[in-house]
Amino acid sequence: MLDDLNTYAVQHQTLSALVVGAVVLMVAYFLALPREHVSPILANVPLVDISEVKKGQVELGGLQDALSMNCEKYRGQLWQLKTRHGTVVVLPERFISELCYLPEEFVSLEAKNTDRFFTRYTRLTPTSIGHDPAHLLHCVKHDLTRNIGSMMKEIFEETEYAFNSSLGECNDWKEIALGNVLTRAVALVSGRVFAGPELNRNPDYLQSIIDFTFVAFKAIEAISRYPAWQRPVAQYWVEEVRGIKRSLNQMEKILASIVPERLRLISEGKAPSNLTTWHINSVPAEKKKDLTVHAHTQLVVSTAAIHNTTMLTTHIIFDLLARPEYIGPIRDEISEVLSHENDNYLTKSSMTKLRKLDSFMKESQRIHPLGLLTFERKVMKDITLHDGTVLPKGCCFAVPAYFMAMDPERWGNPQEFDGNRFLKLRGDNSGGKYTFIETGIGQNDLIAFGHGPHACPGRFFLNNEIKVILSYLLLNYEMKLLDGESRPENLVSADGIGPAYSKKILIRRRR
Ligand code: HEM
Repeated sequence: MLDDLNTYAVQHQTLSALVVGAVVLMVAYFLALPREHVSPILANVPLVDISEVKKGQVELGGLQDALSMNCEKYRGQLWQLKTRHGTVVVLPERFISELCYLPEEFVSLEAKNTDRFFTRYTRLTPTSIGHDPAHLLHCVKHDLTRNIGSMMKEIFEETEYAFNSSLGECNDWKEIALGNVLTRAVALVSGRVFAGPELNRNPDYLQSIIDFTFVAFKAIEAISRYPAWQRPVAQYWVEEVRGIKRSLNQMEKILASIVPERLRLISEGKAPSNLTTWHINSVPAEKKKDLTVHAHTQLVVSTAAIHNTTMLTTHIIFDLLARPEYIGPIRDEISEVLSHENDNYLTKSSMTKLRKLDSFMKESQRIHPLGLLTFERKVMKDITLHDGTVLPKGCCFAVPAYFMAMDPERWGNPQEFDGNRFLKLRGDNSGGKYTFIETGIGQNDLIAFGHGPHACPGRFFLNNEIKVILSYLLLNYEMKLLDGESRPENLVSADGIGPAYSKKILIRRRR
């Protein structure tokens, strides 16, 4: 009997110790959890909550409708939009000019990206791997932009290779999934500029930058579906987040032989001009051999370049095929400009002469912007705006770019697709006003590339890249929508308006 009691007491004590231990561990886990940022909700500012809208509904236009309806309802005022990704204060454009030049300690794009892209888990910003974003920015803003002119031949050669190798002879009409063909072409062209000819056609490198582009966006979506307290552990089983880590490791392996060789060439003054060289030159001495930071930069810049450029080019081609009356005049313009070149490719200075193409591209972007919101920032210190409105520390704000681009008060006939709209606005003006790369907040301006010092620095490059790709396709191929089909419906998601990426079109070599 005593033995039984003793056994029971020992078992009871063991069980109690286990329960107490488990509770202590759980409390310790919750205390140790990294605190995720939650945007404050502003008092007395209307709040529209679409965070509970089911995924399918949002993708069918819930976000787009919520923005259009409420921007109209609260015209000229602030209002707040709560989505699954957090709460954002939607600002009328009259506040942009006073906000866009505020220093990073007041408003930050990097901090917004950190929260919005869950970079603690996805590693999609340089800061998330302890790397200063200034180096990547310097490479894109200065080195890439400065070198576009000298890289036009390479951009053309790679475009030619990309389409010849993926389309083959193509003498008869052939069905292609436009988005897939363009992704590979854009990856090859960007890769040529970012990594050079010794790497960009290497199947491992090419696959790695393409895979990363897709997995990065899926990882943000996948991790956002877990409650904040589960994310620190969920990151280890969410396949897309694991995919990001795999791609980073693979890119490190690919660069393992390239970086030491590049350091040698740099020391001998013989290094080729591309992102690998620029980034090595830009980082401090202790990071020059750091494969992780170089691999990360290659992948992050490639993602910005491949995803957005492919989506935008797909939109433009769908618009051209839906309005074939524009194709002839644009094709004639390209032939005319090319006829004044010494070689068979367009140079940077010729690009400015493609005014019809430029106008068509901008109109396509006006009607199908990739982002419904732009100029997104996180407030780092309380800010008082000119009319006394206070944006408290921690809140995020954005400007409704799509609403502005479709606002009858700004455009008169916003629903009408007019490929020559910006051509007419430009008139004989030879300046940059109303060109594809221009950003602005006045009447007939677009802010699809953001605005101010953080406006997309990649747009100078992509402007040339897209024009080379479109010129090549228009001069060498005929394209049309499948019989009886009209422009494929867009896919609206939390990130913006994407084209029906895998829709097929018909293509054949021009006779
Ligand atoms: C269709 C293509 C693209 C679109 C629509 C686009 C759009 C944008 C937008 C809206 C921003 C934020 C600007 C702001 O909030 O003021 C941005 C920033 C940025 N983009 Fe792009 N982008 C595109 C392609 C590219 C490419 C090809 C590159 C690189 C080669 C690139 C690199 C960047 C970088 C580095 C930033 C951050 C700038 C900063 O922090 O100051 N983008 N882009």
